[in-house]
Amino acid sequence: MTVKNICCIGAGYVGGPTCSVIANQCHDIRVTVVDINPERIAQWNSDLLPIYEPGLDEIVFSRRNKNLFFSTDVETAIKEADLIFISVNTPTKTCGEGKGRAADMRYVEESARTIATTATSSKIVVEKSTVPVKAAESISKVLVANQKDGVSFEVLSNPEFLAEGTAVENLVNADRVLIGHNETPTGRAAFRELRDIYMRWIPKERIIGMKTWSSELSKLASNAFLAQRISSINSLTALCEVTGADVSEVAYAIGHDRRIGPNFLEASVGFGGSCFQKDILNLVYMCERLSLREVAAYWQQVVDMNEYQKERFTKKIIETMFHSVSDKSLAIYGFSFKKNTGDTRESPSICVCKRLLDEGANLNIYDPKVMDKQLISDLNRVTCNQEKVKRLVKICRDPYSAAKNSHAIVICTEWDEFKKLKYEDIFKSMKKPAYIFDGRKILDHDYLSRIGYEVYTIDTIRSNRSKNKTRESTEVSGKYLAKRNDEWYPAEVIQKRPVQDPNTFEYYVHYTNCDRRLDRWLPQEEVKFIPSSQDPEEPAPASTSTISAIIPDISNRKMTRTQKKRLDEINESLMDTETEPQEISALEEERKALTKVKYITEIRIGKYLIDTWYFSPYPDEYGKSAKLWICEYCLFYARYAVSLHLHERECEFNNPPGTEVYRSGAISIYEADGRVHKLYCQNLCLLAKLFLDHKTLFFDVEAFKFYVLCVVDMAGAHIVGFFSKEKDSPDCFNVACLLVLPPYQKHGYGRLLIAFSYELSKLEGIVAGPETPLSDLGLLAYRSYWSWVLLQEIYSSDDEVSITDLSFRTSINESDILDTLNWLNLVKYLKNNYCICVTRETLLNVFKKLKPPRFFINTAAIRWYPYDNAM
Ligand SMILES: NC(=O)c1ccc[n+]([C@@H]2O[C@H](COP(=O)([O-])OP(=O)(O)OC[C@H]3O[C@@H](n4cnc5c(N)ncnc54)[C@H](O)[C@@H]3O)[C@@H](O)[C@H]2O)c1
Ligand SMILES: O=c1ccn([C@@H]2O[C@H](COP(=O)(O)OP(=O)(O)O[C@H]3O[C@H](CO)[C@@H](O)[C@H](O)[C@H]3O)[C@@H](O)[C@H]2O)c(=O)[nH]1
Repeated sequence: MTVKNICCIGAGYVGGPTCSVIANQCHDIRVTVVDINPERIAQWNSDLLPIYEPGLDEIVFSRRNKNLFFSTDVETAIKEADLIFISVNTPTKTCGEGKGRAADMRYVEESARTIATTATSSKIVVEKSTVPVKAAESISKVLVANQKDGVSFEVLSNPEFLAEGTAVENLVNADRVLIGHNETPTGRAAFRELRDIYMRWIPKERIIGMKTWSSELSKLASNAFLAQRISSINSLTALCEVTGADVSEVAYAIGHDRRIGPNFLEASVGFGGSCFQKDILNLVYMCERLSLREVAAYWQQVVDMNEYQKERFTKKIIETMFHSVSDKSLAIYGFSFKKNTGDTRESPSICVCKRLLDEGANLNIYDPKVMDKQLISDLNRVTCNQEKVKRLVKICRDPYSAAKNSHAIVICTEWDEFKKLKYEDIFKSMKKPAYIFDGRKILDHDYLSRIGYEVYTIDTIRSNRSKNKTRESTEVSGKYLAKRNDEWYPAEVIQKRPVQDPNTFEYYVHYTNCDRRLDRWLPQEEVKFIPSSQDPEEPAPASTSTISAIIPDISNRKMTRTQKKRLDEINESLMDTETEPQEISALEEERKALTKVKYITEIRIGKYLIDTWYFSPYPDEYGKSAKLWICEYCLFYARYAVSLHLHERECEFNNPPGTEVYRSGAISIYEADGRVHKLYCQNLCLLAKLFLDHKTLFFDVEAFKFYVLCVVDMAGAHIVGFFSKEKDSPDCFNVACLLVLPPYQKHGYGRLLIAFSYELSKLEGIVAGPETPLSDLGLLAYRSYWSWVLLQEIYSSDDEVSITDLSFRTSINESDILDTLNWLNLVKYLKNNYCICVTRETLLNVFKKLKPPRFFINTAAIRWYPYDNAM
């Protein structure tokens, strides 16, 4: 048989260009490209082709409707063909077995089925899609099982190696063409048929015949090797940044070793495209299925490094712009995954934009080839928030309008036109300081620095200030003013550290007389040294009032050290105070010195990115990390997103460990035992400390139980807050420490936890209360709970009710009851006795003023039994 008629199933980035080139090289062969997507076929038949590839338009326009056809009539094309390419998509599976890693073979299988049921004559079926090893065997099975009498099929593997943006050149001038075939006479004959087609323009020695499985694996391996080079060089950018080496010089040097070669060594924000990640994950999955764990882990690292690189770049943008891009405008240059294509699949730009949008940045995006519709749908998909995308994203028609009035330019794609822009003009139109983050290292950074830009590349930082200006000296001792909310406040500088280059520092400041939760790292320009002759209190009268609007001024209040220590153990409110106790012991001073600097400034837990309030003694390098990634279920912590992603794959929890002791609707409470679930409870204490100033329990958790409140959805039980409780409390304390995580504060969860603690006391048959003394705000939370419960009890009693009765019914201890009723002005001291003196009308009036709880404990849903100490 001589092939005269070719059908290609799939008119995508591979099917379209490949068949156009075949038609252009073989005018005597009729080539029909079919697709189930009529819109795509209509585009192939129009003046505006569905994909942009240099040189492709000319070929398509010259051969279309001569020997090149695009059609939706799949069945006719199959019937007429001698040889059929399967060029359909093989994306990563999104559900079921192998989800997130294995290739989804449903389109290939569907194509094979259609071929088998439609074909009325024998065909050569060529697997062009990238597939797992031994896919040809599965295709053969489907074909044989469904074939008609007298019809036979021979399956070949002919993977495609074109890269987008250079597809035509790669196809016309291919380095090699692989043809995998069966070692049978019919297999060899089919191989020769396909080879003869390629031989029309590819030299014979570049057409390589091999076993089918080798051909299939070679495709996956090629992509894995290419991606591995990029991840390898990208891994060095982080090292260059710290050491001052230049990654381009390193790449140049190693590329000159002929054994290594110069290609695919361009450091970048990360690789993208529809193939690399998908094919490596496919390889990893195959290895895992074959129990080759070490091999799987080796290749997985290539993908993980890529994730790390994208995250590192974005984080650097945020950190450099004073740790906040919220409400700032950033011009994003490039949205496609590489230059010369409009394809956005797995584009690193998508990740960068998503992360910046999460932080509330306004994005002005410009890409010369990406369609608006595509860009918006990509961002809608990753953010799952169309309203946010609509509000924060603007698509620009040129790079100049994108940069106008923006704070920064972020280069995500290496389009040549970005190298030729008038950066002096752009600089004038931007807000100052004007930043450029070059994620592709394509610009002249010295030139940009001379213009005045603050330039950050993937491996270095160049600050124009370090070159052009004399640095103001900022000493670590002495008096300072530090910025907050655009105003200057008296402050103490506690520590400084270099950022990006060894000459640029940021400063950890404590605002005088303010809560330490406000302590933070500031860039140099936001910290001013005050000569000793000048009183730092003087220039900031306005600022003091601003601060007191946020933090109540309680500087006159006196507290004992023990009071102070307990103060934050009950934490339900956003506010807290820092009043210096009269006498602070040496030990306390030492502890303070050790915990003065809050290194961890934010945590990512579940869907929340939370600013932390206080130092927490996370061990080793974790404690010094600016950000921690925390598993919301087991509270495992990591310094990098990739580490958490890896962990999440393995983590067996989707709720806290321990027993679910309460479940009502979406509210759930788990009991974790400090002895049995020691690591979890320790992690919980470390997490809590980030929001509590004086918490001291971290590691000796055995004597406590922890009640973790969660909100449950399809994904799992998400931690909201917790309280700890001594297993055996001689003082009848039913809460030792209570915390509601900041995103959930002010929603009534604190009161719910308090209510639950009393329900437990009722089951224990004791009257109890929280460890005392309480903080002002802890007291407020408790008072609001106590008032509500007590008034309800009094109001619903027909007869006289005594404080002892109330205590018995509510498990609230008598002194807390007395204190609350006193506070409500409902108690009188008559004849050596306290009496509740109130009419029903007064009671009703007081009741009306109280805020009702948002949640109630459904006692029928409690599954808890008192702890037996003997056990
Ligand atoms: N994009 C590249 O640069 C590239 C390079 C080499 C190899 N590959 C591999 O080639 C394959 C195709 O990739 P692509 O980028 O062209 O994908 P694509 O998504 O651009 O195109 C695939 C096309 O197949 C069509 N299709 C799916 N099922 C069909 C069916 N049953 N009948 C008819 N049409 C059907 C889809 O509608 C789509 O238009 C993948 O396996 C990919 O890994 C891609
Ligand atoms: O030194 C480099 C080279 C590439 N990239 C990035 O890597 C990604 C992939 O680039 P490239 O390989 O050029 O594009 P693809 O079109 O994805 O092509 C790859 O994937 C195809 C699909 O399997 C294969 O056919 C090709 O041979 C293989 O190069 C892009 O984001 C590039 O910007 C770098 O960051 N640094």
